[in-house]
Amino acid sequence: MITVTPTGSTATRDLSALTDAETALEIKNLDLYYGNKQALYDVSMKIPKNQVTAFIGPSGCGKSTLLRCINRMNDLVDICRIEGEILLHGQNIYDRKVDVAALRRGVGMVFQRPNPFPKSIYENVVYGLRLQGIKDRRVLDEAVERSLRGAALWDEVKDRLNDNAFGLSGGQQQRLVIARAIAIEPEVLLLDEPTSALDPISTLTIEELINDLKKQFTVVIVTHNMQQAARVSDQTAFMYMGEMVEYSDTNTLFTTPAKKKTEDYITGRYG
Ligand SMILES: Nc1ncnc2c1ncn2[C@@H]1O[C@H](COP(=O)(O)OP(=O)(O)OP(=O)(O)O)[C@@H](O)[C@H]1O
Repeated sequence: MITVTPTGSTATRDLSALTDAETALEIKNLDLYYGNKQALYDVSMKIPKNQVTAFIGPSGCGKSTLLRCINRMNDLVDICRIEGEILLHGQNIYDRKVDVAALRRGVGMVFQRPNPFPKSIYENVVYGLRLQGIKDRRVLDEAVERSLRGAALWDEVKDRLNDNAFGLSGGQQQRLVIARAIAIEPEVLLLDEPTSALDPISTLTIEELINDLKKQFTVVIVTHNMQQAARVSDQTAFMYMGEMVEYSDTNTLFTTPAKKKTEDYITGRYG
């Protein structure tokens, strides 16, 4: 049996009753198909602003698929078809009028394996800003310091900003990738198993960082690790075979789950 000690907020809230001002994103009746195979079934949820929301569930349940819907990464998969809506500022991100590049500037993503570019630490951080045409050295320097501080990496790299990013450890590379993502000041940060390739110490550093990031960003994290969800998230969604079985504040989900399937999962009966 897996013991989980949740540290999130203690209040039980009705997440479907969040006001527009409290909501960063609203997913409405989302169905997703890869070819003929349905991978998400009628998913609806409101994701609160400036909080950490975790998606948990067994392998293949659709966590990453759902996360990738939030910045339209699934557009890159030819056989993928989506029905339903995801509202950001009340606008459906799947609307034909939406500029996908602009959407992805507002909804950044960090993947499982650190993927810095083969460039200096400095150039990795300013990559998105340069794409936006920003050239002013002072603006770039400030963004580098702010982002690296925001990603809890500044003190470790401030004296070697021109060194190649590949010289950093895996944990440092992942924080660099987070710095690169936050440099362009997105509203939402999607983290897809951000620590699964890291050692325990780097994992802890990233978990502490996630806690800080929510002051500025709305964070959505996919994790295999229930203890991690309990440690870092304010609310947790449990998914099973493409359905969102239960979504509530993290304490409630881990201590008094409403559904038998959730209870079976968090007590280690399957997964
Ligand atoms: N590009 C794709 N093409 C076809 N099927 C896919 C694709 N990506 C995911 N799937 C299928 O969709 C389902 C959900 O996969 P997804 O990767 O979202 O699950 P997950 O919960 O994130 O799993 P894991 O924890 O193992 O990463 C699985 O059955 C998977 O095989």
